[in-house]
Amino acid sequence: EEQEEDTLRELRLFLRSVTERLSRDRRFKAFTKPVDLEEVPDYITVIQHPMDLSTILSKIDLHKYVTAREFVYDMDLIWKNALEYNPDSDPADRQIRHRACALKDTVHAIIRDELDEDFNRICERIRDSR
Ligand SMILES: CC(=O)c1csc(NC(=O)C2C[NH2+]C2)n1
Repeated sequence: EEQEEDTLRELRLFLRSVTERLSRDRRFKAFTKPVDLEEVPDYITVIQHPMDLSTILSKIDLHKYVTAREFVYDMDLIWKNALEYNPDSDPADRQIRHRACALKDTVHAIIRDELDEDFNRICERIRDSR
């Protein structure tokens, strides 16, 4: 009902604020847009489920997320994919792995610090009812 739509609207506002904050952070530039599969043809053979911050922003606007848990699942795809695609000891791989770990820690800290537990439980109950 209307109260549910009000709740989901507030969730989208929160998720946009998190995603836009991350997109402005220079450390996360490599994660802002999809990997260009024409420039990096082997990427899709290594990474089955590509994800990036612009895609998450689009999914928010398409009302794809009813809970923060679903949003965090996609955020976790971004840094997990980067760790998997960049396993080597060379400096370039190490730099992007460091940034992937920073993205993981930043997302989880923001959710812990800024997502109200009761609000989250209301979203989870809406999810379960659908
Ligand atoms: C988004 C992502 O994971 C990504 C973008 S470029 C890249 N890796 C490289 O450019 C090379 C360093 N070793 C391969 N990984």
